[in-house]
Amino acid sequence: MLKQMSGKGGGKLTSSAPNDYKPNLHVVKVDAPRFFSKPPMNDGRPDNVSLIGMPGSGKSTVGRPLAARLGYRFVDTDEVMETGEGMRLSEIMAAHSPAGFLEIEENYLLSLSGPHDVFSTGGSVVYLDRGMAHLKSLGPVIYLDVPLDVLNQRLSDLEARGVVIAPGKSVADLEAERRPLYEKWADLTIQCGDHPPGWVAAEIVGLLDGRI
Ligand SMILES: Nc1ncnc2c1ncn2[C@@H]1O[C@H](COP(=O)(O)OP(=O)(O)OP(=O)(O)O)[C@@H](O)[C@H]1O
Ligand SMILES: O=C(O)C1=C[C@@H](O)[C@@H](O)[C@H](O)C1
Ligand SMILES: [Mg+2]
Repeated sequence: MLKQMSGKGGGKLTSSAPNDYKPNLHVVKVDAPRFFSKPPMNDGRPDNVSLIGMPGSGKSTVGRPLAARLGYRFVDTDEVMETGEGMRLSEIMAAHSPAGFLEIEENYLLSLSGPHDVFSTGGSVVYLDRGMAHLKSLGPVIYLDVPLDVLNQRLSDLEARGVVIAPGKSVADLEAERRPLYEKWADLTIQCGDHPPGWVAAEIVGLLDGRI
């Protein structure tokens, strides 16, 4: 963890080491973005953050600015699955039953480890008990709670998007079915309203700071 150093001395670095001082050099591998890392959250879990919520709630969109603000790596679990399977999500869904898709999704969730990652998950992860228990063991799970009318504006074509939903069901049906699951797994909930992604990211950073 880095602390902002301040003090007298005009910003100059001074050393009391003698001229023949030979520092004991060793290689320290540091990921560049971690220079801006927040301190650990001190609840015993590793430093990762997972975003859960309805499709269209902004997990992928908010995950990027959130990762940038925390100095963490951005990991979209849908992309992890697409890369691993060598197929687009829609192709994976077309090739498997919903249960088969969820089994694949769970295996990818279980492969995540961090540390210092923001995981933007798929909307369907809350059906996966083992996968969710694993995510929770990796750090706080944050539910992006977005009102139904906003979701409806963002989700014009559920089929094209690829969503695990029974035939004939609406976004409202899906939201009613999943809300208790998102609430069950969440450590923190953000009431996103229709706020822009940067606002949501800032809100999350603020709430995480409060847990230190
Ligand atoms: N806070 C926001 N303000 C305005 N538009 C947003 C916001 N968050 C997301 N959007 C828009 O809504 C759409 C869906 O967002 P996004 O893909 O991030 O959702 P998601 O939660 O990752 O969905 P999925 O579960 O399908 O992966 C995108 O077009 C995105 O630009
Ligand atoms: O909410 C859902 O059912 C899904 C959302 C996407 O992120 C993908 O994970 C997948 O297409 C399923
Ligand atoms: Mg997404």
